Amino acid sequence: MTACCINPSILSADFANLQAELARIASADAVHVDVMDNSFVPNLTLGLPVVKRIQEVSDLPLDVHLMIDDADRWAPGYAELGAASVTFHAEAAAAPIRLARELRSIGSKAGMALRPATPVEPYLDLLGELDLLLIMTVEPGFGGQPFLDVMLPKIRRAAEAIRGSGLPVALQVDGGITEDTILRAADAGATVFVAGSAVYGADDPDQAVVRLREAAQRAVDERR
Ligand SMILES: O=C(CO)[C@H](O)[C@H](O)COP(=O)(O)O
Ligand SMILES: [Fe+2]
Repeated sequence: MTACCINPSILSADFANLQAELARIASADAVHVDVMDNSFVPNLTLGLPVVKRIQEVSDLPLDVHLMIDDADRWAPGYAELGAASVTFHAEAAAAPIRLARELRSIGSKAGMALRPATPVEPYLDLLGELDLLLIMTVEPGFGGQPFLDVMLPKIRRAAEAIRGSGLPVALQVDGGITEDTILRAADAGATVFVAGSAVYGADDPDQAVVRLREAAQRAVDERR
């Protein structure tokens, strides 16, 4: 049985009260931290010193999503501070295999993300180097954007390739995940769901996490 994971994105949380915001998502599987550099994406969020403090105060594992250039240089620092997984963009890494190996050798899971227009096929040979493949379901850079349904065939192809490989690679989707769109993403084969506005925009973020997980699990169970 595939267990569905819900990783709320603190991009939609109150940045002035991050510790308190973490306490509002106790049922989450991990906390998704969006690092943006105003170069790879047209937005700027936070970097190593702030993520280090989040790691120190968080009871949840950190799922770091790096939307930054020169991932080869910066990503290992996030593994060193103790992040459970570090996901770099394929488009921003000069040597993705070397980088994934470095992340794993430090003790973090290695994730690789693909922008919506980046095809998955050229990267399927790298599955053995990865613990997580992230298919972006919005253009990276901002929360609150609508889910791109045109990504569903890509999610399906990635899920089939992962199943065929027999490798324990998690298939993550990020962007526009709601109680509605999570059904389609889960049906297509995603197993880890990032949700920012659907969680932190809810009156009770923890209840939103529970409901998203139930919806995803229902879709996975129905697919079988
Ligand atoms: O990586 C991201 C944006 O680039 C965020 O993780 C994502 O957008 C989450 O926010 P929402 O659920 O509101 O779309
Ligand atoms: Fe993200």
